[in-house]
Amino acid sequence: MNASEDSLAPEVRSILDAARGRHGGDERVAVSARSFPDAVAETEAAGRVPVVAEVKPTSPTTDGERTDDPVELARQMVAGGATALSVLTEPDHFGGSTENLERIREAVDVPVLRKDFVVKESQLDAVEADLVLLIARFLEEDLADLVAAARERGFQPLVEVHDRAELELALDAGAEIVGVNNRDLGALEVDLETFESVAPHVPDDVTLLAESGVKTVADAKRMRAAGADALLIGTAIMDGDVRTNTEWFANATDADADSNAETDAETETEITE
Ligand SMILES: O=C(O)c1ccccc1NCC(=O)[C@H](O)[C@H](O)COP(=O)(O)O
Repeated sequence: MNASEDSLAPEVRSILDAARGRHGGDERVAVSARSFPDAVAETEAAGRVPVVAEVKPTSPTTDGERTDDPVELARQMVAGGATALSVLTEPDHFGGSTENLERIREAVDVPVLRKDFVVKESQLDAVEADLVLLIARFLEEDLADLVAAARERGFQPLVEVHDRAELELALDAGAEIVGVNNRDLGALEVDLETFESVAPHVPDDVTLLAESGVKTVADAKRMRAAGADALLIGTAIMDGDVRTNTEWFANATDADADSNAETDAETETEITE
């Protein structure tokens, strides 16, 4: 265990230990990926907010588990205007599976992110996806090799960072899509200021996501004002009617706040139908 792992929350250490024991696929995958930057640009051109809606049955910080058919949830998210989907494939702590991802990717036509804790190259071969998450904090010196290995298979790597040092690691590794995670994997606390402090240092040609902790339309607008090209939202979409919740966030434009006085009140309300 390195010094950075020493400070991880026990839940995250357990996630990482499980990931290290997990096998990869038997055969190398070759993906023909749906372009995430193109999907983001199309959503922007349509005057909506690019939302990556997450199919997240449960998590270490969520009470209970959502057991509805993940394919139906995914279809509802797309109907609500999701630009892309994030699908948890981690089975032990998030209730995900590679089968869920396969079924969802067949059922929708938007880009699909595989959300998991990939720690070795063979794990990239577990299932096809359009994007794959690589977490800088867990990979450190292996990050550049995994970014390259992901691209060789056709994936678009999304490199997740939490501070400026990790951002430098990501950029040095050649990341073109970066997510700033507002959730601190040490304390499991969420602070939107994390994104605000890192975003100004991200080059313009990088597609930048704000991840975690977006609970309200006001939070969504705050992350957009700080420079987020897209918002990755799990809990606040999974809590209730996923189609309506996705619509709220996809329509969280500045224009709607300026033109509709009622919206200001709604922005203060957490989405917990
Ligand atoms: O969500 C958790 O409880 C969690 C705990 C430990 C490590 C990772 C965790 N989440 C992974 C994620 O990246 C989030 O699911 C994703 O960013 C969406 O976050 P949110 O909108 O806050 O559900």
